[in-house]
Amino acid sequence: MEVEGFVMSDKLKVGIIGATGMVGQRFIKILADHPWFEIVAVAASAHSAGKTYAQAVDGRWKLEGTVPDVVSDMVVQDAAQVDKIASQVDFVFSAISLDKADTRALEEAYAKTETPVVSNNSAHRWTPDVPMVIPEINPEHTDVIKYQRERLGTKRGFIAVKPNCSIQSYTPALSAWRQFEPTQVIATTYQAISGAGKTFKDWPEMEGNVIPYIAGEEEKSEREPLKIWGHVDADTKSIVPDEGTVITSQCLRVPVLYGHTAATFVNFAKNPTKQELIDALESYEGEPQRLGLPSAPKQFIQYMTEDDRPQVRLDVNFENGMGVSIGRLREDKIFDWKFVGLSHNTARGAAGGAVECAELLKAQGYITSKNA
Ligand SMILES: NC(=O)C1=CN([C@@H]2O[C@H](COP(=O)(O)OP(=O)(O)OC[C@H]3O[C@@H](n4cnc5c(N)ncnc54)[C@H](OP(=O)(O)O)[C@@H]3O)[C@@H](O)[C@H]2O)C=CC1
Ligand SMILES: N[C@@H](CC(=O)OP(=O)(O)O)C(=O)O
Repeated sequence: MEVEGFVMSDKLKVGIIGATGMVGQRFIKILADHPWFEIVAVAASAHSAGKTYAQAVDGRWKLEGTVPDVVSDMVVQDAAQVDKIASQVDFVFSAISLDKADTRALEEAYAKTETPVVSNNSAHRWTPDVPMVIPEINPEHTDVIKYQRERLGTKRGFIAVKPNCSIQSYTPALSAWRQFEPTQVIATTYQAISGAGKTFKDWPEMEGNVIPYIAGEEEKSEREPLKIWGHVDADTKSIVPDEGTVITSQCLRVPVLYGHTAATFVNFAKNPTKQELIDALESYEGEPQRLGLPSAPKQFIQYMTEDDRPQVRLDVNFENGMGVSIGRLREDKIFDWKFVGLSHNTARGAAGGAVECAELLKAQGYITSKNA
């Protein structure tokens, strides 16, 4: 780790691939005024290329406020022009929406130009030497990057990903409770429409509606935490997932704009008291807090004692959308404990989580200026 004596120099130059979509827009909002990173390139499909950013998102800017000045006159580039974009940037964020094989190929093409890629996309989450990082939980997984670089034949290029958004409403609590050895988990998620890149204007059928299916989501919800709790294995040069916890889930789309909620049941091998569980949540902190990363929430997890919290409307923006709210922890008749968790799906769950991941990678010395 290159954190001791860490001195900030000039801002790193960053490109956003998939900049015109909902997650790309969130990246732009977060990075418009970031202390470490400066947006120098925005890229999307050939359809948007050649337009100014403001023209490209005209009529489909989905966030609060207007298009930030820093990008509004920037000309959108074609994401397929990898060498051209790589020559302008120190690293890229990927928020692209392509099929998985094409996404994997495009992200690897960027990495092979010695351009680190921090991705929102799920395509590389199960590539064994790609770290899938929630910086508070598994910052040490970036150790696998040395093996990935060997495979790619790169010196500085690599890919790191952040996990699925819905798992972030229950995985942080279960991570705080690893010492009590969670063995079985049921997680039912209630997911906001922005997770599908939509607003109510785009998707009026969601008003007053619940849809009991989100393609691929239950598989991700059950598997991704296991990789996050896994370890870097030097023999296989990969991350070996944890096998101690079994998760089963159901994922529902609900008429909420931002905020994924999870109703969760858990059995433990050990026998914690309620106070021990609450103390573990409230005292849980990780590298982002210790390093003071710019996007790090001061408090990663808050425990709410009121019976009717956490609520989406009241609590989704806790710690600027980067904190996780837990409540209704109580004993269960069938499982040991049950609780409700809430996280912001496009802040902590998407662009915000990826930006915090890039901050960690910079602090660890994995992302540097190409001119250094
Ligand atoms: N929405 C969310 O909360 C979350 C989304 N994600 C993931 O993040 C990614 C982006 O999601 P989201 O922003 O909602 O998606 P959108 O559909 O809103 O945006 C997709 C982006 O990809 C670009 N794109 C599409 N096709 C191509 C192509 N052939 N070549 C280059 N660029 C292309 C689009 O450019 P153009 O405008 O020119 O078409 C646009 O910039 C997805 O992988 C999604 O699964 C992950 C977590 C949460
Ligand atoms: N599927 C999530 C959003 C998403 O894109 O997830 P992933 O990052 O796993 O592709 C949702 O609809 O709420």
